[in-house]
Amino acid sequence: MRVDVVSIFPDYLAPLRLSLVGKAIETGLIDLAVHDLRDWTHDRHRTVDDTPYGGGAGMVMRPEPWGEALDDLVPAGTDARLLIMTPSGRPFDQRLAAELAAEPRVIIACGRYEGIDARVAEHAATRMRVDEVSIGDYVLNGGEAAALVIIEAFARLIPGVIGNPESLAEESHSADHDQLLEYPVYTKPAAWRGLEVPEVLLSGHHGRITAWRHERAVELTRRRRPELLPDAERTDELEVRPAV
Ligand SMILES: COc1ccc(Cn2ccc3ccc(-c4cc(N)[nH]n4)cc32)cc1
Repeated sequence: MRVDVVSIFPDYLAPLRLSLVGKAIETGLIDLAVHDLRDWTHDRHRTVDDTPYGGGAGMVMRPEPWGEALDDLVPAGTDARLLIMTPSGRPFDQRLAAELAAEPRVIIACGRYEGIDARVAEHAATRMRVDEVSIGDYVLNGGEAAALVIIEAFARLIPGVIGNPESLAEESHSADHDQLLEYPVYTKPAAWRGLEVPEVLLSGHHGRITAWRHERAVELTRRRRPELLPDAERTDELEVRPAV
């Protein structure tokens, strides 16, 4: 998979060269290219922003550099998917991560200032699939942190990136885990600062362990994210529970 990221702060994407995503890049599972948007400016000051039509605070990113960047990165006839980071985008979730993991080419536009001129998305959509994407209901200063999150989330789903694909199946929000949150995990020592590992996990009884883990996942999901509960697990009675 080829991933292109365009930003005025390309160094912000340096962490992608670390850890699992970095290994996937080294082994060629992912071909990552990070570009400086200013390479598509032509004035002495390498200007990427201008004042907003209609007034208002802040500056807006000019369409011309973005248009030229996308012309170069996505030649006519290329099958590519453009993701534009924005606080007003569709919520990013595991389903979209799985879709992106199957794409041959993804281009991620990281804006700054008050965002990118709306015509960039409009024009790009005439020749590629465009998604304006948010990573949550909070406001960042630009799209780079969102790009790091999204790339990590879909890269780990690419076959060969994660050593043990079985671990993907049991994770929170994974489709095969019917949207339950992940159960609590423990490792050695069995006793730590007076806190014991739940006995069942030391029993070696796999049936009981599986049942206990499912119960904990349902309990956690009911408490923290009831909207994710499958119908079969919903109970309406009010239950007093610890706030943990
Ligand atoms: C109109 O209101 C604003 C518009 C833009 C901004 C700053 N900014 C500029 C580009 C950009 C790209 C993504 C994001 C972002 C994404 C999520 N989930 N939160 N924030 C923020 C971004 C602040 C406020």
